[in-house]
Amino acid sequence: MPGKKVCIVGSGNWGSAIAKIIGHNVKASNRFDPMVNMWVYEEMIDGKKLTEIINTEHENVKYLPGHKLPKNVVAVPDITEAVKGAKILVFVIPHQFIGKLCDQMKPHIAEGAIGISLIKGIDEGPEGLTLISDIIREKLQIDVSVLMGANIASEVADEKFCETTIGARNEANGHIFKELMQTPNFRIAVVRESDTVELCGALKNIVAVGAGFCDGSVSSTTFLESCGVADLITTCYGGRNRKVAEAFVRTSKSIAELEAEMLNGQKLQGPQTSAEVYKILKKRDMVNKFPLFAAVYQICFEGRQVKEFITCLQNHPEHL
Ligand SMILES: NC(=O)c1ccc[n+]([C@@H]2O[C@H](COP(=O)([O-])OP(=O)(O)OC[C@H]3O[C@@H](n4cnc5c(N)ncnc54)[C@H](O)[C@@H]3O)[C@@H](O)[C@H]2O)c1
Ligand SMILES: O=P(O)(O)OC[C@H](O)CO
Repeated sequence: MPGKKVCIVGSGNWGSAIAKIIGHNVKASNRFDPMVNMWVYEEMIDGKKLTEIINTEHENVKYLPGHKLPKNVVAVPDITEAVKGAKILVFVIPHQFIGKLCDQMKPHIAEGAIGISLIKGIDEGPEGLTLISDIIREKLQIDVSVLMGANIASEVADEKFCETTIGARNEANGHIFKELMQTPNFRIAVVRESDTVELCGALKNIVAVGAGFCDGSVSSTTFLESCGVADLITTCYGGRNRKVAEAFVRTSKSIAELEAEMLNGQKLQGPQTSAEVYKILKKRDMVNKFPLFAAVYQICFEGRQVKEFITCLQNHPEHL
């Protein structure tokens, strides 16, 4: 039986780091087709198409400079072309672009395809919060797992040791993704609580913004996986969300200006996730119960002073 074709949907900082791993791993297993498609949002770099640069120099010079990608990773600018025949879809784009992209992919999804989302973010749905994996499930009608962890793309590309968590409703699929992405220095645990894993990945981005400025039916053990507390600490010390938030305090520039200036096209997920969560909290009259999330949003978008940040903790409902 031929191996399953893999398509990586996205090619930013994390997308390129994971492409480096996937490109190597598919060659070592007959479960997968040895050629991998990587969908690239096309852009011009010094008069040359980014896809052409990747396919000739085997390096994503804009989003992961200094790292060679395996030659079997082929950059494809057309999403319909990229997903053709792919049985394994790895979603790794900033969350704000997922809906539109799924709509473009929908008519071209191979029968029996499965997906995994590496995207940290949430969306606002008619009934409150919508997970990014739910958007993919609903639009494409495929099984979707998630992968979230304490993983800074450049460190993973440098082959520094770190762990990560796959949340898979279908455990067998979770193990296929583990085979696709695990390496000696990128260790993967598979758990069933996919939604908890994904929420950890999304909400830590808001806390990371806060760090720059200065419950229920789920099993709490999931928070002890890489996607939980470990990712929170990692992102608060070393991530882009905290770096930009720190610069926000030191300059009088807006988050949008700083993102454009400091990240060379990379996208922050924390401020936007704080706005999405704030809208949901407001609709449900729950803003007071989440003072940290609310304060991050208000500082990012409503002109609230950073020096008032600590007030949000002083006024935490548990202390009143
Ligand atoms: N970078 C990390 O260290 C890291 C680690 C773990 C998880 N993540 C998560 O991975 C996801 C993707 O992040 P990333 O770091 O790979 O991306 P990135 O922020 O480095 O890059 C932005 C990407 O978005 C693309 N893009 C720009 N405009 C677009 C459009 N209109 N439509 C579609 N794509 C467009 C760009 O071409 C680029 O590939 C995010 O949810 C992020 O939170 C990132
Ligand atoms: O650089 P950040 O803040 O987007 O965080 C990157 C990763 O999510 C950390 O695990």
